[in-house]
Amino acid sequence: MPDYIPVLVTGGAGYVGSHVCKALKGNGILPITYDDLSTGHKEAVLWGPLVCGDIADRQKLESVIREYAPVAVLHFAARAYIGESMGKPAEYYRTNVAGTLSLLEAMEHTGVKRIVFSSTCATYGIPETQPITEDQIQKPINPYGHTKLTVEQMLQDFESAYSIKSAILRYFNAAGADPECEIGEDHDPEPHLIPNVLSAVSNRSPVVIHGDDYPTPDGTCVRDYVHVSDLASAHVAAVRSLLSGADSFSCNLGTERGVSIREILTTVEEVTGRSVPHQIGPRRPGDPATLVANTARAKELLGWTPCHSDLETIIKTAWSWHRRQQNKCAA
Ligand SMILES: NC(=O)c1ccc[n+]([C@@H]2O[C@H](COP(=O)([O-])OP(=O)(O)OC[C@H]3O[C@@H](n4cnc5c(N)ncnc54)[C@H](O)[C@@H]3O)[C@@H](O)[C@H]2O)c1
Ligand SMILES: O=c1ccn([C@@H]2O[C@H](COP(=O)(O)OP(=O)(O)O[C@H]3O[C@H](CO)[C@H](O)[C@H](O)[C@H]3O)[C@@H](O)[C@H]2O)c(=O)[nH]1
Repeated sequence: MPDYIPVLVTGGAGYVGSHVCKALKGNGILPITYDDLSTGHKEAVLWGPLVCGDIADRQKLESVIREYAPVAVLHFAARAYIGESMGKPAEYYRTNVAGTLSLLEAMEHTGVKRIVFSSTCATYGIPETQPITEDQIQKPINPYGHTKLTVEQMLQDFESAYSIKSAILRYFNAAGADPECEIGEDHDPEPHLIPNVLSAVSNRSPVVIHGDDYPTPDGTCVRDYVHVSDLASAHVAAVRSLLSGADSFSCNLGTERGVSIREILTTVEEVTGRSVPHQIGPRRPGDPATLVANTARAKELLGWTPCHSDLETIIKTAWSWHRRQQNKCAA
């Protein structure tokens, strides 16, 4: 039985967090999931213990840290829907900013000095140039992006005052599912494009495209879709880097390839062999037209290159997971 290094994973029952837990366990690191199960699932916690709790509960966090003695924290727990954040900013500031403050205070009180933080390309707002490099101005255009940028600032201040080192990972659009189909994306309601397109294929009810009058080649929004298992390997590299004494850093995680909503529909039709019922709706407030990553820094600092992120693999793995969930419901 190998000796696993313990880490605390807030939000480990969620979509990205659960895939990262699987990769951590495969690399000799034991994930202790701390999650309130508000959007996550206990069935997705398969690679270490689950403690149910809210990140706002600092005392509970401190007692979990004392019990398991994690050497680092990977912090996924957040509210993460751009559209929802426009109408409910208080919930976003409460969880993403106040909740993270409670976590950082718990780390400071218990002496945990390293954190990997899930940030986002939404912190860049409407970038002046594409692909986006990390040193571009960060000027979010929605409350979700504001809360994530605020945490990035908090992390700098906590490093100056308390020597807590951080790896800030700004992911672009997480997509796809575990290639072994053990876990995948499962939100209710589901805000994300690819699962909604797959539901449209199987339910024969149209997916709504949020606007086709953007300044992009086909008028629909362009995003950089990165496979969730590639995000997972980047997290393993990031935590290892901090544990081996690296300085704090921030980096983009994407593929450098922009894909429009219409291109997603075409690839889904190719992979599933079925048409996608769809209709054009109004723009979704808070959406920039195009977001594509420059990933040179992740390659240089983490030696990271995505290897599951071609669009076909993303859609195939998401489709396998979608069908597995459907079969479970039907059984
Ligand atoms: N999915 C993406 O494309 C994407 C892109 C960029 C950044 N991110 C960031 O990655 C992280 C994970 O995103 P996801 O897509 O897996 O979302 P998710 O909703 O699937 O996972 C979030 C997890 O955090 C838990 N959680 C929420 N509030 C909590 C609280 N107060 N206390 C304890 N646990 C709480 C939820 O139950 C869930 O398990 C988020 O921080 C998100 O902002 C996601
Ligand atoms: O049913 C849908 C769902 C989405 N979209 C559109 O498809 C694009 C992608 O939308 P997603 O909701 O899949 O992803 P986002 O780009 O809005 O958001 C994701 O990436 C963000 C960074 O931009 C955040 O970090 C966020 O957590 C993460 O969900 C957007 O133009 C959106 O308006 C549709 O047209 N129809």
